[in-house]
Amino acid sequence: MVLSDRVAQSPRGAGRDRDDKGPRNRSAGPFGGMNQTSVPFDLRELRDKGGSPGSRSDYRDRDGRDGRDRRGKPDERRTKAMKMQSSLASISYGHRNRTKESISEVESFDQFDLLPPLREAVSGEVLKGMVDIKPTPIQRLAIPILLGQNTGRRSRQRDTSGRQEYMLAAETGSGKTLSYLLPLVNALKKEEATDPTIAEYNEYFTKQMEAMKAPDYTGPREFDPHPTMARPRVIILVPTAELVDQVGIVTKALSHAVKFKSGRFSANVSARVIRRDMYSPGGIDLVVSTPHLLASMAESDPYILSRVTHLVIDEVDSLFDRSFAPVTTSILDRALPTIKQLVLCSATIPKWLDNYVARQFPDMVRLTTPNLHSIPRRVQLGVIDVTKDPYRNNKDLACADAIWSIGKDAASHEGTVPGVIDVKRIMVFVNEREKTTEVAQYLVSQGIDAVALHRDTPEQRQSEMLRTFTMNEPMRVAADPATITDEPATASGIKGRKLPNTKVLVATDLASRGIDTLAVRHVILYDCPHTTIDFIHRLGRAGRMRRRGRGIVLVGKEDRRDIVAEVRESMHMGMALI
Ligand SMILES: Nc1ncnc2c1ncn2[C@@H]1O[C@H](COP(=O)(O)OP(=O)(O)OP(=O)(O)O)[C@@H](O)[C@H]1O
Repeated sequence: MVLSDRVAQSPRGAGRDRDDKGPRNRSAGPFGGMNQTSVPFDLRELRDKGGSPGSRSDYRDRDGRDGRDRRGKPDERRTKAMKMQSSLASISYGHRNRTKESISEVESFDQFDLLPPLREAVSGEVLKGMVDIKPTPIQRLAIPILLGQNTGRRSRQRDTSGRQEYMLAAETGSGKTLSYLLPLVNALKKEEATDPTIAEYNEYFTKQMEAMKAPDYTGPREFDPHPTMARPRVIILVPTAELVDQVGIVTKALSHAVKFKSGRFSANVSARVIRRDMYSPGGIDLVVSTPHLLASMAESDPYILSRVTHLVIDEVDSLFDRSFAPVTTSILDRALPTIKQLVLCSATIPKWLDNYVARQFPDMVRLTTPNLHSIPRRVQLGVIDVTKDPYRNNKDLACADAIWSIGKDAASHEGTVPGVIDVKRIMVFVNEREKTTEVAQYLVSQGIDAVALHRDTPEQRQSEMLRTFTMNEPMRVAADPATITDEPATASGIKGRKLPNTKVLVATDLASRGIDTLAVRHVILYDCPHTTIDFIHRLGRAGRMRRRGRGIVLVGKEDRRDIVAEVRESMHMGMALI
């Protein structure tokens, strides 16, 4: 699990501008030109710009440090331990700066070349209740390119197949789903308007309707099946049933605005409903599915993948990893002959994936945002050393204590209604499945409302548990803040005392991928994540979409303190975890 350091660049140097024939290390930025002896840009110009986008001053920390040592050289020590772990693809800060400059300054979704009802659906159905909606950097970068809008950027195509291939990579909670979904639905509707088989069917349908209205009509009362029956044109693959639901809900909202038929296929959906949707005589346009379910359907009906024009592989590093790869690639191989646009998407691009893509799809265009592989600065990381007093290696106690202080702090900021307090939703991540139940039970013994979620939890139940953490609305309980006292948690438990204003989910990585936990402000890393990739996804459950968040990592005697320190430092400076 090594994150790729060249994710923004296509292989063979293709990602570099064609006219940029200079050496690779020419780029500016703390990691861009390790063997440079002079500052690679005009500092006066930067000062005059007042640290405008694209300047390295954007990467300064709150104390004004910018990742360089006292002599102005890149401070390699800062990320030494993470580099040894060497899992994420790195991007030079020069490239990040250039991307920053190239992202269009689009202020509203109206400025995209989308079908008008689709634009309206964004503020109407999809981002309901939000004011002042602006596209995020990945949306500003990817939507015009995926739409084929003239952006001034090259969009490479394979000469032989005419297929467009894109890799979208942006930080967690940055709106990647809409950045591929809007262009996809737009293309679906546009192609539908020019598809001769669909035009022919529409003509037949109108005629048949008219004929059936005649009083002396004696012919069949059923329609021939639509040409898209069991032949979807758009497929979105995601790793879990929960993500199928999540993306499916957005898709459904869009389908109300611009009419199309969609289906969600996962273990959460009954076989009867899946069959009904796939084989509906009215056809199906777009499918959101886990790879296993779709592959098993394609086993029994190989033609299911015969008309796919657009394929998205979301959380691509999961879907191409060892456990998913055989089944994902079986779908990809079958669909590839007809695919016009292939989109791979993730918040983390490990090195192995970067290399795999470079080999398999050498023409793939990489669309990466300047902050890729960094954790938003709005998320702060606190560290609790559990080897010290009062915990003395008792992580359970440290975890309960951290939750109690969050609860107490929230109670001290009472809401506007007397006797009613906001519920804080907290996620606790552990590395092993068995640990989820163990930790949850302990927390319950400490008066905390905690539940465990792991792979063996039935999928339906997983969705129910996650709902509390994904719903955007505030949650309140009737409670007297005075009952939440300052008394610290103890190893022996707190008899009769309850922390009414917190809800805790103890989970493994199962809940760390893509789940849109908008309600979560606090993430506790009970176990130190094994890789920086896990740090990004787990901490990425808080601080989504410009919200503030707080991570707390419990560091025990076995944990890599150097990595934790570097992650913290990188977060503080707003830099990538590479
Ligand atoms: N332009 C926008 N303005 C405000 N909110 C937005 C915007 N675009 C998307 N959102 C909301 O932001 C949240 C996060 O979006 P999304 O789930 O697509 O993030 P993501 O980048 O895929 O995250 P992850 O990498 O964790 O999967 C969603 O609730 C979505 O509705």
